[in-house]
Amino acid sequence: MPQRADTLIEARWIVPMTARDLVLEQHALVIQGGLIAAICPIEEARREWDCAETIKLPEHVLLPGFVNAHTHVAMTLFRGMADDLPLMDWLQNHIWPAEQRLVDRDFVRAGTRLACAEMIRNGTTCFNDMYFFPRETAETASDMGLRASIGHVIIDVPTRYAANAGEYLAKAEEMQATFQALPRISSMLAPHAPYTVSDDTLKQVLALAERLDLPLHMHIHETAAEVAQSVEKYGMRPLARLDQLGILSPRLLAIHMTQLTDEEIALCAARGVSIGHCPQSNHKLASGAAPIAALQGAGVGLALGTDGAASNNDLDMLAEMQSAALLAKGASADASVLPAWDALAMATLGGAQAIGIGDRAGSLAVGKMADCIAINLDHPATQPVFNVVSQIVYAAGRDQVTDVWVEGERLLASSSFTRIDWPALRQEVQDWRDRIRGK
Ligand SMILES: CSC[C@H]1O[C@@H](n2cnc3c(O)ncnc32)[C@H](O)[C@@H]1O
Ligand SMILES: [Zn+2]
Repeated sequence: MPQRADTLIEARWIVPMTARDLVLEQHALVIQGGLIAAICPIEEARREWDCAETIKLPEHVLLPGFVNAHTHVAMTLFRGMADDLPLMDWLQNHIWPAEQRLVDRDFVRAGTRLACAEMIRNGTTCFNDMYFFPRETAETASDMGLRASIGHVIIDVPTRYAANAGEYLAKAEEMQATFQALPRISSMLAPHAPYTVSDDTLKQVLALAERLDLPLHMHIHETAAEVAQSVEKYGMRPLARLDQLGILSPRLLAIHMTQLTDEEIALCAARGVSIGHCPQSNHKLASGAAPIAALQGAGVGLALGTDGAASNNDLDMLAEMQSAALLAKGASADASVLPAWDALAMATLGGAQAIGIGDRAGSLAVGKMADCIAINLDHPATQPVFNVVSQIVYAAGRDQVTDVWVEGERLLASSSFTRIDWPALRQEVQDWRDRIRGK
């Protein structure tokens, strides 16, 4: 007797990311109650499973959804507002003044809706965010059906969100119950950066993270100027200071890390720190390049992120993988560095592990959540197919993503949104553009 299930997806290829270089041909994935119930040859699945719906993907590859390990999703509303500037000029003279004028609950809801639409369209099923008004980000992401890890921002700068460190921390603690009740949402504490958070505040952040058992998400060693300023102010580099404070641990996802000595790479490995690599943002802001080959060699856990759409300028993980692979090869003058498989691992399982959900997401395995995407390789850009993973990383474009499931729910079906009214959302975003211009 066949077993009953919700959905049968029959695919030309499945790349489950459960074993290196494993590509299954003519296999099916069975979904029951949002979880993966089976992955087996198509004929066997048809015999053994009685599913309410069957989806055929004859020229597609099915793989885990992308996990974007570093975003500021609401900043989609600032996309293209300040380009071609170095980090500190961009932040201090453009982004922070605009945030002080404009960022409120409504801004964050609208920007998050736009980001979720962009991410669903490009195959991202989960993102790890850091921004003001995290409750609004969390509620909106949950409404749109995406999985998200939402950072409670902490910064020693008064903003429209909170007046001081005490208030940022109190809000983080208050919101725990709300976040736990939201489907598909988990949370982190997100101290902004070593140059905006004092020692005293960092001690309180760590104490709260330990008490609530939350991971940490922080921009670290983004530019040479950040490191030089720390040496001048504290007599040590940011990583040494964070280590003295006890911040370096498996709890920490450190974003950027473009400035690292060999000793610091060994320290990250020894402390179990994960790194969120954002190659496009780092290059657009001319911040530097994270030493990916050396970090991989040292066994540091690596994830991939886009950063915000004001410094990237998109949330496209396919493009980010390609950039990561090409830039790592260029930086090390070694074409074997960061092969396609490793770039894809950073964009899927690596990201899920770095945000603490690797046991439930990031790869396609029985019992894990059915967070998966289909990419149609029947396209002039991705033919002929000798190597599926090569096509995904080096050749496919985001418009080739046709289907997206999060916990078994189909959010993109044959390239159309199932939950999003795009004309209405586009109008909302254009109204925001007019308001931003007016101010
Ligand atoms: C306090 S919420 C997050 C804060 O970070 C700013 N931001 C965006 N991108 C970067 C980056 O690459 N480095 C440092 N800070 C960044 C964002 O505008 C918010 O103010
Ligand atoms: Zn960032």
